[in-house]
Amino acid sequence: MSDAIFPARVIICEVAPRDGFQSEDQWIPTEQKIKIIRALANTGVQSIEVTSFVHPKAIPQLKDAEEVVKGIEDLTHIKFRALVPNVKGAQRAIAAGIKKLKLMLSATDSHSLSNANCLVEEAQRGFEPIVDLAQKHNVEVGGSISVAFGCPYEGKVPLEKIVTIVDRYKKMGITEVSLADTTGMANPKQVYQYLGVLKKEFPHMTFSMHFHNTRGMALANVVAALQQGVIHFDSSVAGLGGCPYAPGATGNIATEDLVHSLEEMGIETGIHLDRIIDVAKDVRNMLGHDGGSYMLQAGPCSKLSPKPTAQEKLEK
Ligand SMILES: CC(C)(COP(=O)([O-])OP(=O)([O-])OC[C@H]1O[C@@H](n2cnc3c(N)ncnc32)[C@H](O)[C@@H]1OP(=O)([O-])[O-])[C@@H](O)C(=O)NCCC(=O)NCCSC(=O)C[C@@](C)(O)CC(=O)[O-]
Repeated sequence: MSDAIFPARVIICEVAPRDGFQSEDQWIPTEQKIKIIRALANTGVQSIEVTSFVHPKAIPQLKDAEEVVKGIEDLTHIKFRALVPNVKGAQRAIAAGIKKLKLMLSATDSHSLSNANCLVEEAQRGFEPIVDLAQKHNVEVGGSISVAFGCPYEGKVPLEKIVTIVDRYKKMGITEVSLADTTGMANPKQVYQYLGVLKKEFPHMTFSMHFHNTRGMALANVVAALQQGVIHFDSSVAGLGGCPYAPGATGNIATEDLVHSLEEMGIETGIHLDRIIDVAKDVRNMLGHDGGSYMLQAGPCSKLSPKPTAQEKLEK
């Protein structure tokens, strides 16, 4: 395979503090969340999805969104993003100092009703005032589409549906859309085909990919997206993640696995592998589990340093 089909570098957004923590039943103290975000900010990652401004009853774990953002406001070298479902969420996020909002939307009514208590069309109507509000405050807005490839309630999601949603985003002036495989139903051929059409229909739209590794296909899907020239990916340290409103949802592709794979392919991420593995270990120690991480299990495949000989030990 020629190198020409792969980009030279990619941009990763770390999503564990939002997507990962949101499914944890055990309360994670605010200062622990801040500590992990600060450690992530020291790995070379450029962008972190730090929390969401949703209803605290819907996601009790993230009810401290404002305090978390306050605890990291000095980290100006990182772009912090937050997920918002509606105007109220956007107002809270902007008041807290967030400079990039990610709109929460599903491709199907079934998932939308479960996740956001409204139909897709209703959710979209609510985005226009958010875009206006964000413009007034000089805040960026990106779109997202959950269950973009497959829905646990409705099965395979037709490409036409995604084209229609992206078009609506475009008409709102949005230039970046995250395509999410919420429950790991996408396959590489489908990802390649969907992106081929989307990139042709919307040549000025930036697509970012948010793959869950529920069925072990996340990395293969990343490769398919790379082959379509996509350079924006979400991932989650220690492989945490999952949507509490999508049955069967499990963790995102682990950031350390993604960084390792890309760097092995000679694709730059800017993230220090050793540092992100250390954060993954800290997260696992803090929670008592990880969400599935090959790096935590097997470590990098680069050569290990040989054990020192008896003579070398004596000389030390
Ligand atoms: C969307 C709602 C709010 C609708 O919930 P609702 O009950 O229909 O809201 P409402 O508009 O009828 O308002 C009811 C009350 O909630 C309040 N309220 C309303 N909005 C907010 C807000 N933002 N923050 C705080 N409070 C809020 C509002 O002020 C009101 O308060 P009251 O007047 O009764 O005192 C709710 O269903 C919700 O919060 N859902 C979020 C669910 C969620 O976070 N899911 C996980 C994230 S999505 C995901 O993980 C997928 C993703 C992004 O990772 C990509 C992928 O993999 O697919």
